[in-house]
Amino acid sequence: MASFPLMTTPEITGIIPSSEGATPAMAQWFALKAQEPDALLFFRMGDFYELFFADAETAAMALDISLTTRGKHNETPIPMCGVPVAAAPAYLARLIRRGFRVAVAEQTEQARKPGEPPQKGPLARAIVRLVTPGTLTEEELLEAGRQNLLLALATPAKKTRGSAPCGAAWIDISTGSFETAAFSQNQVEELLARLDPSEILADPALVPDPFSARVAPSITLPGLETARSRMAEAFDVAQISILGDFTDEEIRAGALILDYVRRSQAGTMPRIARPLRRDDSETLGLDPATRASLDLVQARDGTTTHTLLASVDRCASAAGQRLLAQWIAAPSTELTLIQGRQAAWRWIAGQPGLIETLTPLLKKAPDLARALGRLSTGRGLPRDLAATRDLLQAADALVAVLEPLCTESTPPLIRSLFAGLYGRADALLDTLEKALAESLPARIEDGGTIATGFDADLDRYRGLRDDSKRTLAAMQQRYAEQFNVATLKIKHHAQLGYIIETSALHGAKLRDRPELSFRQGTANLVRFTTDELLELDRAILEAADRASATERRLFAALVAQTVSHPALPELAALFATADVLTGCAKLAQGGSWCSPEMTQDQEFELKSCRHPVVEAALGRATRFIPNDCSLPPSQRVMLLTGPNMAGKSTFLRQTALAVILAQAGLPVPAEKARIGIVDRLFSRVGAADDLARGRSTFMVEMTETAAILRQAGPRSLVVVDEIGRGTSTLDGLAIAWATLEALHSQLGSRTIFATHFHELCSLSDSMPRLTPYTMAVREWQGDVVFQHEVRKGSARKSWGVHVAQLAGVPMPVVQRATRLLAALERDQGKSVPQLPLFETIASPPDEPDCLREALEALDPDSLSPKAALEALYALRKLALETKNDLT
Ligand SMILES: Nc1ncnc2c1ncn2[C@@H]1O[C@H](COP(=O)(O)OP(=O)(O)OP(=O)(O)O)[C@@H](O)[C@H]1O
Repeated sequence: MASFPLMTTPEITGIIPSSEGATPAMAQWFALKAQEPDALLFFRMGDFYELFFADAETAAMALDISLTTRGKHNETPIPMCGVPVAAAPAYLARLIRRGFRVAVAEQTEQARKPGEPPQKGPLARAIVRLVTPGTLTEEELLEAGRQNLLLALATPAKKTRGSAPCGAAWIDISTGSFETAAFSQNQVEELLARLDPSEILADPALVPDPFSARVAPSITLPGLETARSRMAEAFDVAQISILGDFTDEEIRAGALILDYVRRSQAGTMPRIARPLRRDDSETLGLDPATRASLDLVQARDGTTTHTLLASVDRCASAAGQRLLAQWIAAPSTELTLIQGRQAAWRWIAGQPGLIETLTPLLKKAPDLARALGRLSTGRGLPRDLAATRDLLQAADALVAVLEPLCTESTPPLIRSLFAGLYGRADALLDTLEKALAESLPARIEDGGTIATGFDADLDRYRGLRDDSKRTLAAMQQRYAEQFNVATLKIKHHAQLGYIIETSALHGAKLRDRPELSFRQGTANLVRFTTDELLELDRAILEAADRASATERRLFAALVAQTVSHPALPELAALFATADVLTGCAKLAQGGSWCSPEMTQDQEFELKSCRHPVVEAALGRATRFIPNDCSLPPSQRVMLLTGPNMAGKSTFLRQTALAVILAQAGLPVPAEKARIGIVDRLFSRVGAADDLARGRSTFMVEMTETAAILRQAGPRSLVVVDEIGRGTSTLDGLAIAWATLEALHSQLGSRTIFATHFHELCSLSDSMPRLTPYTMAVREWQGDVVFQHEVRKGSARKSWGVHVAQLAGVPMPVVQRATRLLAALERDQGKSVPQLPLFETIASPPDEPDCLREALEALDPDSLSPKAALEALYALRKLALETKNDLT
């Protein structure tokens, strides 16, 4: 599911009156609504889900459908709206995306058949499902390439001093993965930013602002003892400690998730993998501000096109994309894990023709994890069993490709892929191949899922049913001849079953025939039956009923066999891994992406590194200029100056992105790289305010600077842009200076510090590990050409006025600023320059006219060489801007 817009949790607005005086049908509605008061109740009525009272008013508004009334409650019309059952998934998706929860109430009792005693009161209904953002399994409601997490947070029952220990548990119910972590309360935002859950079960006071709209209402954390027994019971172990060393808070958060999932699936517990404990010390630390500044899997505006993920994604399947997103969101600090991934994709890239063989195979492989998710929640379709069969066949094909290539020297990850895929579910594959028909219906109710020859009983009932149909056709022909009515037909009628139908004209002639019993007549038609037809009708119905019941029974058995097969979740995961690794090999194939050398020391060397997202955005027309970045322990602080627009932010970000890619085990867009593992990465690039939390741009900047200074260490990488920009020049310079000193002399982090305070460059005399760098520019006739190249040295000026001109600031203001700047520089900012005021700001003259006048005023005979050049330059500019050929 796409991330939800940041808004307050939507409320069901309107009035729900007391249930007193309700009709029996409405009393049923009130009873069900009381079970899930925070959800919109989809109340099944025939082919529609209907909503009443406040639910109807809220849903009609949210879905933009018409609001009407149905019946009265205590003399007042009942507001009502409805959606057709067939179109419900689309409406559900819209409501869920807007943050609503929906309780679906179905009829749990069959309507009486004709001839049966009449129904007493309304048909029984029950809530069969609570649809919430974090508990989706339906294909239509999920985004194929993105995980959909439900996350629970727990803190100790008793208040503790300082930052409380927290436990988190999260689950992707669509694939059954279940993980937990222990951390301290002040890391909640970091964890939420990393996992980006669709729904959160927690005390709202624990959840910081950007995520508060995702908190589910009315949540109660279970007590520790209850939580322990629920977890143990769910995973079928005597004690939960058998599965891992979980903290009390992790256990309570885990049990809360299980309770909520059970509630949302109306008591049926889907297949959930055993909980896996995540140790945060094995993950590269990325705080929320760093993630926000780097557009890793989602850009700041919520889109996904210009992100790191999109720029490196060469996956062939949605399952691969989900795994790649997880690798990027949580890069590792474990050298062996990183090197294991690198070795695996390098091996694939090095086998001639392997990428080309694997890609179509991976592309065709179905999304088994999601199919299993649906099957285990009872929403499986025939095609989900087919997906299982197809993936098992694809696993055999993958094994056949890898087998001849795997040797002792093959990287362990590839060998574990091979071993994990080899013959793991042969018996199930055999069963599914025999059981499933060649062409499958959309739903099991439609019949035809099970192949002929799989089950003798099913074949017999189908034979009876189909034979009877042939018998019917022969009977129709015989009756047409016997009664001498060529147009006589035997048809199926919803209430009457099989009947003989003739026109009213012929019917009148047949009325007295003793073999025929009259059933129904209209102005145009007459319907009869015979004893023989009644008998056949019963036999057909019975055979069809039996065939359908047998098929459902067989389907359920196949589903149970599939869901309980222990190897399938792992097979799904291995396919996703194979896909990501093959994608990496593809990326590295062209030679412009490298496999970085990873070390345990504090080296840092990038050769000809690029920003993958900016490079992709520039397209083929403009070449991206690669840059080196060297931060060895002896020179680990880079002080970067240079004009605006010269490429400083791009350079800072590309360095941070290279670390993320490298530690995710992925290729890096550089010629060569050597990176000593980074434990925490801090990136502060691009101004941001946080008006929602009442913090100004400067306040945000200082809070983030404080976070860096408190958390960064010698193994961290810090890339910061323009610290101290949002206050007075002298305050800003002082803050930047002190921060730089702390990073250089106390914390010892590898640092790139970009600034417009050129004064800081002189600090290289007193800070031995600091080297000034600058963005190269070429000056020509007072103009500047950005070369996007990082060089040793320091900038002389910032060219801010020039960039203002490029941005379209009116010419008189630019000219005025140029003169003020010159005066300020002369005076070193000691006093306000006394220049005559420029009066034409209100109606700035058209620039080409300005230039033209200036040119006309020139006397060509008395031009000095410099003035002649200036005139030429002005001419060129004029020609460009008026698109005239003035030569
Ligand atoms: N290495 C590069 N090669 C080619 N184009 C680049 C490169 N770096 C940056 N650019 C181009 O220059 C534009 C400006 O870059 P960037 O935002 O990094 O500049 P900046 O120096 O940080 O500017 P400011 O100080 O105003 O924020 C980018 O959007 C991109 O189009």
